[in-house]
Amino acid sequence: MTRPLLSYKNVSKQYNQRQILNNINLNVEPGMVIGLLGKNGAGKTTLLRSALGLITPDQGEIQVLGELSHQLSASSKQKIGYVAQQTFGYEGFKIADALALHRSFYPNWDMQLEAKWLARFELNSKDAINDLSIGQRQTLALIMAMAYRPQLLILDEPVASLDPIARREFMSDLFDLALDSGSGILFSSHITSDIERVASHIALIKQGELLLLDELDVIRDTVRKVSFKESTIDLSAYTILNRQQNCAIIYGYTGETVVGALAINTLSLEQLFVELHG
Ligand SMILES: Nc1ncnc2c1ncn2[C@@H]1O[C@H](COP(=O)(O)OP(=O)(O)OP(=O)(O)O)[C@@H](O)[C@H]1O
Repeated sequence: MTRPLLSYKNVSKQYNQRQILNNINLNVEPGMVIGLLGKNGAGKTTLLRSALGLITPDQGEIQVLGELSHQLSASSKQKIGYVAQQTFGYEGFKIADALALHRSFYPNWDMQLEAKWLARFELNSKDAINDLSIGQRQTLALIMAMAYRPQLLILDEPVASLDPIARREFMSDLFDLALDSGSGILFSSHITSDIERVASHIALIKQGELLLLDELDVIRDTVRKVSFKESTIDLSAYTILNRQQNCAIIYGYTGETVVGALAINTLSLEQLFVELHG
């Protein structure tokens, strides 16, 4: 078995006696693209930042490339790419100077990839960072995180400010990167169509708990909304993700008849998200 690139084991975190992460177990293996989905305040950023050692969990352990997340060596840091939710620094720099400085930290920097992406996203290296739009800054942050082909890429809502074409292109690059170089990617996004397009796996987080973690195809195939009249319906064969008076969201359905069900419906990722927060 390959060693996970990132591994959360029983990770919990509280802020002001409030549980923000609750016993999270999650592995990112080479080739995985995990889309992290959750409402505002669900704990996504806390989860992602703790992988980089920027937040220390109260309980549990996080291993990154075989090291503890709060004791990462310089060589491991060079193999991790991270794009934060907030815009990055380099104010007062021109794009070319910012890239030159950034590049100096990464011996594996791929100049051709940098040039290709600058051209594709129409960024002029002579332009000042201060004059860039939010989307252009985000594009540059993604180039800075991806041009050294990191083994592990952690992205916190990386494409929220990009236009649909740039989003699509970056998302497909993400996928290619993971497949070509055996990297693993953990990214949060509120854009379910993007997640559906590129993720191999979905991690759904609700109030700090990992409600669902599986391959996207398995989720598509086995998660269903079951409508019923009698609340005595037997759904014990399934994991119940949410249950209300006349319906339930079940996980583990394999096409059989469910006695007492009025309807058994498939759900898009967006519908599932809405149902789980209903
Ligand atoms: N340093 C902190 N001190 C106190 N509370 C915090 C701190 N950081 C985060 N929180 C709280 O933890 C919860 C989770 O925050 P987090 O940023 O992880 O959510 P998120 O899922 O990334 O949300 P969003 O989608 O809005 O970015 C929020 O209620 C937030 O207020």
